[in-house]
Amino acid sequence: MITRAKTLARAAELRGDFEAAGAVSVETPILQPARTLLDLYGEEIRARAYITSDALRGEQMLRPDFTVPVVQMHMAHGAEPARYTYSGEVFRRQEHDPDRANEFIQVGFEVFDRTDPAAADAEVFALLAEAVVHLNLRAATGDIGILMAAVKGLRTTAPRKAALLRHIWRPRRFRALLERYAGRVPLTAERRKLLAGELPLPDVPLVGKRSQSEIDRRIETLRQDAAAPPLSTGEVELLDALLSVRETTPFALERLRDIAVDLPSIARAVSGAEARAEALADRGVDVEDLSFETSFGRTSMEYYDGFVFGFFSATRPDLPAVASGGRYDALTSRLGDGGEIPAVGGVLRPGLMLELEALG
Ligand SMILES: N[C@@H](Cc1c[nH]c[nH+]1)C(=O)O
Repeated sequence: MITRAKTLARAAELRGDFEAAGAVSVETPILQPARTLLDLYGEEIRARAYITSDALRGEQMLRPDFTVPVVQMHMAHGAEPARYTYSGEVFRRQEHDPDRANEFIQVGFEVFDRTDPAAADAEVFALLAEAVVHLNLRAATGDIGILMAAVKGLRTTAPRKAALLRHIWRPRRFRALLERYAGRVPLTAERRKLLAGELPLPDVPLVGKRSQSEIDRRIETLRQDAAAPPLSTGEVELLDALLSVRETTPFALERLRDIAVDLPSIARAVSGAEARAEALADRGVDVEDLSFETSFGRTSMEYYDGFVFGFFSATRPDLPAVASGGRYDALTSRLGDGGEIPAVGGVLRPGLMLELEALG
């Protein structure tokens, strides 16, 4: 039986390993200010946070992860470079699957270091890989930065790019927007009328949450968008090709380099992925066999903007990632009050590790 005591004991051991790898142990409060921090996680976690109110401090949430409070702490008074480790529970409401834990222990490792991002990515990945090596997990990797660079480089309007960037985290919505911007979805008769100003708004009180001026602004945005020229077929095809890259790392890099010839906006991000592959190989990771998927990580923490990875059980694909993490450079400036520093990290779930070990 996997007791909480055993999980905590394993967590302490793993945290000790991370200390031995150069990290300083830190603690963060369990209650976090929800108003200022919740937005940083994105929709998935927003829907799953336990929130309560406090007359003095405003809305508080049970921490859904450690990365955000650790970044906040580092940006407020951390010396750089820094490596931190922590362990403790995080809380996420579950609405559909009663078998998924709503409270579980994480042990993490975070690196704040501006010298060599590729090396820092490799350091985190290799350290976590080593901790789970006996479990024979399947590793998945990706790079949100490549996708972001591709969207930013599209020849289209700024509002369209902003919408696509926002919806990187909702693959279906992203796809639907792309279809619309490519002019592949015909306007409905109703929308055409609305845009032409032909739909007289019914003379009834507004009952929804939006005010009349918000509605007007929205219609104006839709109108401008409908007037913008469609995305070129070539660009949409390149984006499709990019999104479907899913190979072992050397082949994936080759595909990405090919795509970058026609989509030069991703060239820098692709070079970064190449440097990372070298750094991973230097750390003894079997890069030849390591899977790379451009679309990996699109349903996780919305603060990731570079390398992303996860380790999954092949025999228990129903389980969430046993280890996962990624790079979150922009988060440090959002919480940095003028400062910023490249950062990457990851977590282990000792409870899941014990569960898999018990299966033998
Ligand atoms: N905080 C992330 C994992 C992570 C740590 N550092 C970077 N990513 C999570 O809970 O999923």
